Amino acid sequence: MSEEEQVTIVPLAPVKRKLTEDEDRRPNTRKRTRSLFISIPADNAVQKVLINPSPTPSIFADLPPLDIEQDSDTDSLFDSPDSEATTAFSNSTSNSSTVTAGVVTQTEPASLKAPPIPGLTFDPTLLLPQPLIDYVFAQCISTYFTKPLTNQVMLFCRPDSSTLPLFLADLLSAVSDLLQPKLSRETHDLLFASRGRARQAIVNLYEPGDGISPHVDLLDRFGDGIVGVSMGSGCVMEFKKGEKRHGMYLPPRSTIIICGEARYEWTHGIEKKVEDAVARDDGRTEVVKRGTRMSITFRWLLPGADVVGGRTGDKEE
Ligand SMILES: O=C(O)CCC(=O)C(=O)O
Ligand SMILES: [Fe+2]
Repeated sequence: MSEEEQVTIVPLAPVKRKLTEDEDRRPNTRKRTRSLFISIPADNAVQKVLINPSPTPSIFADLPPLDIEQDSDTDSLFDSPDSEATTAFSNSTSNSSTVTAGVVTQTEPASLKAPPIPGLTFDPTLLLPQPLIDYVFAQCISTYFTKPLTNQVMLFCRPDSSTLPLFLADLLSAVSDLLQPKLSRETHDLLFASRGRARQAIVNLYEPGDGISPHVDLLDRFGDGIVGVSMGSGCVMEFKKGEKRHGMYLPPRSTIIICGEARYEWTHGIEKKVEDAVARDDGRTEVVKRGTRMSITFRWLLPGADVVGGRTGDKEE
């Protein structure tokens, strides 16, 4: 966003999806974040920045890892270590690792390579330029993360009529160029050609110990073709489908593409840890400490899902 563009801050009643009884009972489903919802109007001249007044569940809710069919319209919860879920999560026997006094006990170190999941594209050697990442990171911090508790921002564009702030559009275009040689024409088109669709971008800020519950991105809000960029620090992202699990280390400046089976049949999530065990090429395991990580996820809004904030940016009922 250029300096001339005006940013208006208005309070928003968050879009809520009522948790089902089952979700409500699960220990790790409480969100303790503040989110900004940014609805970009058609002329893109004024951006409405909408702030959740209190830490409430956002439009996202988590998904039981092995229960995709039953609860397929849900997405993620962003988990901070200060949530009441932390203890339950750390003590859970279903997780592959636990953090004890800063030491990682992990059954299997994460891979530096893409796991064999159809629709998942990841190449840790293809990195975005550091100056671009530094610029985007700084712009996000100064534009969106000015309040201490805010750690998630969602931007919603209109189909064909509004665009992302320039620094995010530049980032997306750099990702498009970087991945072009790696992707089939069809996949590249799915990810980057607008074809009348509207963009949504979500910016998540993680401190060491933060994570995001295993989830499938909302099926009734987002289409196929998800682009993720990691900045600042790396972390392990875990993909799960039934008994199958793959952890992969996402270094800073890397990108991940989630399409097709990877998008619809596997959950992805990030454990709440302060460090990750990663299998190096030489067969040794390296423990990598987490720092502050920012991720930017670009998705396509499904037709009719571009409604957050109202067309004129008015306060949502
Ligand atoms: O932080 C990430 O890389 C993942 C974010 C994510 O999965 C989401 O926002 O749906
Ligand atoms: Fe996600």
